[in-house]
Amino acid sequence: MAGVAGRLARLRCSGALSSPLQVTRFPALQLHLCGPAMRASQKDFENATNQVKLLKKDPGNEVKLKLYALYKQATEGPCNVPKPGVLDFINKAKWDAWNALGSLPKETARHNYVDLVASLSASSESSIQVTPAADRKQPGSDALVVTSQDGITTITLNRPDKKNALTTQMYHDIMLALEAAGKDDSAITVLTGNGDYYCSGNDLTNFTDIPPGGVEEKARSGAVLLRDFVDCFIDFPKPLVAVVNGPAVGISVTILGLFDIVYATDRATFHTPFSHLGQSPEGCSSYTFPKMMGPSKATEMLVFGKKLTAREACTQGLVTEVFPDSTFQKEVWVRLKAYSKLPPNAMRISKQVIRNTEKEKLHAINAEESNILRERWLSDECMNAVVSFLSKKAKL
Ligand SMILES: CCCCCCCCCCC/C=C/C(=O)SCCNC(=O)CCNC(=O)[C@H](O)C(C)(C)COP(=O)(O)OP(=O)(O)OC[C@H]1O[C@@H](n2cnc3c(N)ncnc32)[C@H](O)[C@@H]1OP(=O)(O)O
Repeated sequence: MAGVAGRLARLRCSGALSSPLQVTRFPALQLHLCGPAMRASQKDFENATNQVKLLKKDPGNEVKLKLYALYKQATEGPCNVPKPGVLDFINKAKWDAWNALGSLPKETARHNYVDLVASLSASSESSIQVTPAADRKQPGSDALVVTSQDGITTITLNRPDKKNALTTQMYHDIMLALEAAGKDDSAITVLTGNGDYYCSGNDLTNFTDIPPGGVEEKARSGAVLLRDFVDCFIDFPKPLVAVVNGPAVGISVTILGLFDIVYATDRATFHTPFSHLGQSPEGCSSYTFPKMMGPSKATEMLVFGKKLTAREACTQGLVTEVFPDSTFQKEVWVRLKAYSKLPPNAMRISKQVIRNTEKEKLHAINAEESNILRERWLSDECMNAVVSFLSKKAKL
């Protein structure tokens, strides 16, 4: 356990991975950046750390390292933490950048940080997304877009540059979006992805944001989040449709067993590499997959990580219908618009008649899978896989 905690601690590098180094988009924040000639106040500095999160364009690793070093110097002073090992590439690069600032005074570092952020903001001014609060469908981030039209509420995963990997915030936002969609006046609800991927599953950087309670606390809260997330799909009251616009990985595949319809482009693949990641099945797939495809086909996917083509997934019952990529969007939306005109109450009640008998069982399976995963996340097998991915040594 100490080894696992140590490796995670190194990954975090004193909170570095959850520090303003991560360039993610957030709803607009007020900014008061100081000009280059003025000294930066603490308030300017705080605003600048928020501004970094608003940059739409990734400023590149070199600038991110500079920002990191200045941030650490401004908040903690000169680098006096142990140098990470040579194989710990990411943290070593950060340590080097911080250490290179020597004894630069905190105030100067703060000032330089604010200046650097101001120059980055000026060069990407148009990239800041200002979303009026009243128009926001759910709080937290623009990594999820919710629209309602023609009787269809569509929840779109919108992190195409990260293959729509699910951050912790996105799990929460999807739950909120589903809760709202379950109550709105749309007839059906769709989950889809923006870009070339449907979703690459859990964002593996979720493992790096360790709370003061340590990795055990992280695993515990992760298991609660997972259980709550999957429960929302089990309980969703209306017809739920997945429009799988590209490859799907991990949890985005397993929860498909809880959807009512799954339409896929012929470019989509379905991959659940849990053993490779030292993990185990979730999303009720330990029950839904063997039920729909038989235990041995389910084992090939869930235990051996066999990646299915869209057509194979259709043969196995995971996908309802496959469409040529060139006509996918057009054909699917024409179909869904027609379905959305059917009487909504009849559709909702029919769905419930089909699904309700299994609900209690699914909740119990979800709770059990989440518990088992909590243990898995603390294993060396899982940690090694996550570290390998984050240090760019491994990909699926
Ligand atoms: C204790 C912690 C609990 C946390 C919260 C728990 C909540 C519930 C969790 C439920 C359990 C879920 C399990 C799963 O979903 S397992 C599946 C996890 N997914 C993966 O392992 C996929 C990893 N990604 C890849 O292997 C490749 O990126 C991929 C094959 C998907 C695409 O390869 P390609 O070469 O086409 O593209 P890139 O690799 O260059 O990707 C572009 C950028 O996107 C980043 N990326 C992609 N996927 C992920 C991901 N899943 N997590 C984090 N980042 C991801 C990739 O790093 C690239 O980023 P950069 O451009 O910055 O390099």
